[in-house]
Amino acid sequence: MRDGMNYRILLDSAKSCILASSVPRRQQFLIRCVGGSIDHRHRDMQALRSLEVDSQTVIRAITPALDPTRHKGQAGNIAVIGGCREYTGAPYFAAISALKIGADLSHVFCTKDAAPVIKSYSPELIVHPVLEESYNVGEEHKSSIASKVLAEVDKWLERFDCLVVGPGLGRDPFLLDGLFLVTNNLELVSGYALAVLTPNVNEYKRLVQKVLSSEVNDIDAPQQLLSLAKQIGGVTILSKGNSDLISDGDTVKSVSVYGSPRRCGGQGDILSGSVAVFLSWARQHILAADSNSNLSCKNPIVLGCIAGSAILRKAASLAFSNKKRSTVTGDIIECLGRSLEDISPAC
Ligand SMILES: NC(=O)C1=CN([C@@H]2O[C@H](COP(=O)(O)OP(=O)(O)OC[C@H]3O[C@@H](n4cnc5c(N)ncnc54)[C@H](OP(=O)(O)O)[C@@H]3O)[C@@H](O)[C@H]2O)[C@@H](O)CC1
Ligand SMILES: Nc1ncnc2c1ncn2[C@@H]1O[C@H](COP(=O)(O)OP(=O)(O)OP(=O)(O)O)[C@@H](O)[C@H]1O
Ligand SMILES: [Mg+2]
Repeated sequence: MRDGMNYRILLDSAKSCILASSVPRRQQFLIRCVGGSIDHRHRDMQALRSLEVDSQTVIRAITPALDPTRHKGQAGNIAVIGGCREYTGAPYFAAISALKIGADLSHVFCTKDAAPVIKSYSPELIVHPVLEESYNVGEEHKSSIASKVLAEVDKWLERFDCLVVGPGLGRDPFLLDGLFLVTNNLELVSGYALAVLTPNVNEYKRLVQKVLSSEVNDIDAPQQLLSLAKQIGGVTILSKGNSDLISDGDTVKSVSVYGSPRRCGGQGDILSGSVAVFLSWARQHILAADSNSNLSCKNPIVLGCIAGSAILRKAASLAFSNKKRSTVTGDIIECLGRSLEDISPAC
């Protein structure tokens, strides 16, 4: 809330500053012609700058050293639940990104039809063909199959540091996309402080309409995000866009590290896999530092979101500088290693 208040004050001061300064008459005329939208955009950028976080410091603090005494699994065991007949790329992007950032093991729980495809993309991933789609299941078998699937996933759950639910689940009512499901059943995450929602612009709009019964407010975006996170009950929300905005209901942070102008599908999936790893690392860092961490933010969930967002954006920028218009998601994944190495060298 405090950050939100600061934001408002800055916003108001920025506005009066512009209006009081000696802007040439022609410029003032143009600003009036576009209904003040230039003014609003400026205010928005001013506000975001004040919330911008030093993501490099966060990444350096939470990335663990490559210590020869550690064993497999200690740098992260991540699972992605996603992937159906239509979407096999999304879970692959999320799971492989987790490995490329530095996790030791990365699992995918997907439908039986998607599994051979995902396995064929990479032998690095551990793929479990356990989910079922409606077209494969008769109405009378749905409940017994649902219990079987849940038991199958459940026996693995305690081994994982972080679960990524949703990439490529689609909208089959028997499977249901993570965010689509959560938006319509908020009690699933309400009050669960370890949950992170990573909505894109469409998914965010649906969440705002459902939870706040209003439209997305671009002018007061940080304040609205803060209210949304608070209202859902302390989950962290990473709202993706030109700047990524992160709130746990107490504070709002912005990551605007330069990314890429290419909007190829799959970048949100890279983000989710990356955030999963950094969350696990941030939790280890905060536990080990025992409140002696020199980071001003002590919420590992928020720290993980900051790091994941910044690394993805930097990788996207590196890939774009090389491939320009032909940049695709695989190119960005190939740059994840260098993106992290430039900030926190392995040795
Ligand atoms: N290579 C891959 O495998 C990738 C797979 N991906 C996977 O794709 C899924 C959708 O993700 P996305 O990001 O396209 O969804 P989003 O921006 O909300 O909607 C955009 C527009 O599409 C429409 N729409 C969406 N789903 C629909 C459906 N099942 N059936 C019909 N309409 C649907 C939607 O319509 P509306 O919301 O208005 O109903 C809007 O107009 C998700 O599971 C993601 O993980 C991506 O991660 C990219 C890489
Ligand atoms: N307008 C933008 N300018 C710069 N970067 C952006 C912009 N929009 C999104 N991004 C970056 O791309 C990342 C993914 O956001 P995007 O909105 O593409 O997610 P998504 O639709 O869920 O992706 P996916 O196709 O994987 O489902 C964000 O974290 C952000 O860093
Ligand atoms: Mg997405």
